[in-house]
Amino acid sequence: MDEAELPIRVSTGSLPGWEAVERLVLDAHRDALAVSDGVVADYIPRLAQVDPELFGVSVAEVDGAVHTAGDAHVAFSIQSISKAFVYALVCEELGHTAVRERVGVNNTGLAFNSVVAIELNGGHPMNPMVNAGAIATTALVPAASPEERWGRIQDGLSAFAGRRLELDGEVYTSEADTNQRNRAIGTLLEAYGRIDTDPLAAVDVYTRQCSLLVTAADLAVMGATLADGGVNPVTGDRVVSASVARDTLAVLASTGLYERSGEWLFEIGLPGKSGVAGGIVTVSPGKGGIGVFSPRLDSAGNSVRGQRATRYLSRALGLDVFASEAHAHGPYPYTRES
Ligand SMILES: NC(=O)CC[C@H](N)C(=O)O
Repeated sequence: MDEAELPIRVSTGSLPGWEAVERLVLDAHRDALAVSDGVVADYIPRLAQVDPELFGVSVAEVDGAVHTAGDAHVAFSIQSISKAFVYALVCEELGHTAVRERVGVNNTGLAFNSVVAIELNGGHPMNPMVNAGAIATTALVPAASPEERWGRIQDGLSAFAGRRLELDGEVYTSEADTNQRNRAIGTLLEAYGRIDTDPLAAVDVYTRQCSLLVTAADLAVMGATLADGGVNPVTGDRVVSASVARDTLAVLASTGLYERSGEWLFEIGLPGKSGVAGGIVTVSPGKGGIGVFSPRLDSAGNSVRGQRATRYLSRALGLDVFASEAHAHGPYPYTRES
């Protein structure tokens, strides 16, 4: 389907109503199900064993309504999507400026696990959504020990989801046995003075956070929490402040899909974050969150069906932040009645 068949509906400030959203979630799932491009990630051996046909779509509204289609309740590892939420938790603790200086907010234009990006930028991780910046961010979670740091992250991400998130032990072990590259990144950051704690312990906590199990419906609720000024719309709990939710979305807009972030913003017009297990979370500020899961990825590590279903929903639900229409008015200069 090309762009001409998918008109961009202009945002009206609210979602179109429960039944329309319910129908469009089913339509988005049906539309993207036809696509079987992409390949499942295999650099983490356990991820290669997943059923590539799994496909779930969910939308959570800021009023707490959750819509689902397909495999929206099947669990998978959150992977890089965790970076967005750990970043929010760290901003909540340390504040906008400290995290901005330490980790940065600019795109590297390079792959998520790039070592060259660190060298090109004098040891600066550049942003919290690539592995270097995410490991540096995880190391900033205030804690007396790695175990306490992990506990705070597990609790924090669970608060975003509105239920207790558990570790997938097999994914964790599989990644921990093969993550020499992330260990190298952690050590390089230490050499550049960007990590003050034990870098290998920080990489281990980062690997655990990536191995937390979520569903597409969880991602939708986590996204809706960022869309709702930091309050989880299902539990009613405040997880982060409204300004931290806003800062997190601003970072996602430029860096959530790595070197494809420009293409993503151009096609979808919303902040989002992908993970190599096939999940993507997308946020429409003030309206809700979209969670998708399908394991086949493009060459940058982003779910192919997930991107298509999200594009469908962004356009059909009128979520694209860049789309507008001229408002009704007479010729300039306007004349006001009385
Ligand atoms: N893009 C991703 O989801 C990468 C996350 C993965 N845990 C890694 O560090 O390589």
